[in-house]
Amino acid sequence: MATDKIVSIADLQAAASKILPSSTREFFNSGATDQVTVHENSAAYRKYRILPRVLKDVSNVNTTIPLFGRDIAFPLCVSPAGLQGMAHPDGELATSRACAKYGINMGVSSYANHSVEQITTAGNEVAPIHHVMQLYSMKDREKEKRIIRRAEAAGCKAIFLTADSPVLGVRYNEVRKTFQPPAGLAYPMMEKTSEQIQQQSHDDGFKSFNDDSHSWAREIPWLRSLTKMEIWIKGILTPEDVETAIEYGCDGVIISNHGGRQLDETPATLDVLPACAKVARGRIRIHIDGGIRSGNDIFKALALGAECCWVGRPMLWGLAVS
Ligand SMILES: Cc1cc2nc3c(=O)[nH]c(=O)nc-3n(C[C@H](O)[C@H](O)[C@H](O)COP(=O)(O)O)c2cc1C
Ligand SMILES: CCCCC(=O)C(=O)O
Repeated sequence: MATDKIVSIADLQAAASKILPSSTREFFNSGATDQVTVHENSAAYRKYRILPRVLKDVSNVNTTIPLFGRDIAFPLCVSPAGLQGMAHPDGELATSRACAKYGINMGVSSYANHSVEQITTAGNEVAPIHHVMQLYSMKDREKEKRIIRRAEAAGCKAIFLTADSPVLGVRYNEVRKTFQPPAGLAYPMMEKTSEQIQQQSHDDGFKSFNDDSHSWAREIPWLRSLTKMEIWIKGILTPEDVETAIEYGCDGVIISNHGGRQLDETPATLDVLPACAKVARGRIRIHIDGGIRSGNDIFKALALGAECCWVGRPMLWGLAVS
């Protein structure tokens, strides 16, 4: 019997969910605690309807936008997500190639299973592509410096400092089954071999890396002193924090709640976007992620003030079925 074609992100999620082992599926798909935010991120898009004007010439539309000094094909990029080796052996290398093929940019997670050098090379072998390096504030500042230097040397255009993760979110599925990355996967940017990763729990590993005493005053001037890459803050949900990012001279913000994986019951990113965009307008770049699953969703985010959208899970589902 012929299988149906995958035509939507919902189809892709269903196809990936059939293939992936349950622990991987839950790690990818779940959010924190009661998963209120993970659901509301997508549901927020359903509250808006699109009112079209008709008899417009649409024979030649231009969806490009400038980002990091070059046009991307359309206003969508791929969010940094760790452990892509769980979806496909090529992991982040395949993601980089796909982004390059379609003319969009990619975030590289600190918890990538391939190095930033390998990831940037893989994409650029297909077509010119820009990457950004996602960073957490780390206890080991020397290691953090090495990640920054390697990312800059590999051609990354920006640091995305993830600000919503001083500790790992409480994900019941990960706690219930004591989630552990599968053997054989390393974190080359964190300088951890597969064997070292297996020696502690996922949660303990995160605790041992991430600095929960992080602060604006400590991180931003320090990063500025180390790199010429742009500095963006990922994980902002309030106009007040957009204002603070502007005060600290950051280049951009990603309105994000980490796909509902960190603090549950934070609002859907689309719901806080208009107030954040009002503060940002013209003073700092403003992008969004969380629950974006269609061209209509991208249109709505742009209409409500975002310059560009990013997606996490759809890329993981795509990797799983490829
Ligand atoms: C499996 C998984 C791993 C992730 N790892 C990271 C990470 O290492 N660093 C980070 O800043 N965000 C990480 N994220 C969050 C994404 O960057 C992004 O904010 C989120 O996935 C967007 O929501 P969406 O999945 O609904 O598109 C991860 C998300 C998923 C699903
Ligand atoms: C592999 C660690 C990724 C951590 C993270 O940011 C997440 O799971 O959302």
